[in-house]
Amino acid sequence: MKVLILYSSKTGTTEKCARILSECLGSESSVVNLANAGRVDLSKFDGVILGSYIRVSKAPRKVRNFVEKNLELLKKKRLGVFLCMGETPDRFEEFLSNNFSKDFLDSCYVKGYFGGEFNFKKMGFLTRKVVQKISEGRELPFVREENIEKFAKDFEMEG
Ligand SMILES: Cc1cc2nc3c(=O)[nH]c(=O)nc-3n(C[C@H](O)[C@H](O)[C@H](O)COP(=O)(O)O)c2cc1C
Repeated sequence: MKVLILYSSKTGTTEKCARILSECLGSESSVVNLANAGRVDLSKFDGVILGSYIRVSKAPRKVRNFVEKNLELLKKKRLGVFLCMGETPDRFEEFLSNNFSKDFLDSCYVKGYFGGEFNFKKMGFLTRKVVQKISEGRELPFVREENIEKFAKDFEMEG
């Protein structure tokens, strides 16, 4: 199986997770920023995994638009979706259903909660100040590498 991992990342964590996932997959995989998806021939891939970050409960518009624009083509592939988010997994399902159509989600073979990180150095000045204030005294989010490994296994499972 040839797998395309398409990601959108604002401060680098979703990209990092996409690369870890690529390493975990036994299949041949390509990791591509969604901003360059136009240059990719989707017909060359048997599987597509979409990775997005969440900000203020939303996946970026370009991610949501990509899914809706390419839905029929995507549905012909083995599909997966993962989210990088700072909150605990409680809101994972809510974020999925508020950002993606039921049609897309029902077509996903695997859905993954990968956790997240605050990369303060890559945030703009104001964003950094706000996030530092909000997160004061709280445990900082972290990437769940074990979830990435499990996602890779499940995605490649026969069935
Ligand atoms: C301004 C801002 C808003 C955020 N809003 C949310 C949110 O509503 N829910 C959540 O779970 N995580 C939220 N996060 C955490 C990000 O999803 C997390 O930092 C993620 O790892 C970012 O991925 P990226 O580095 O690929 O951009 C927010 C982060 C920032 C900087």
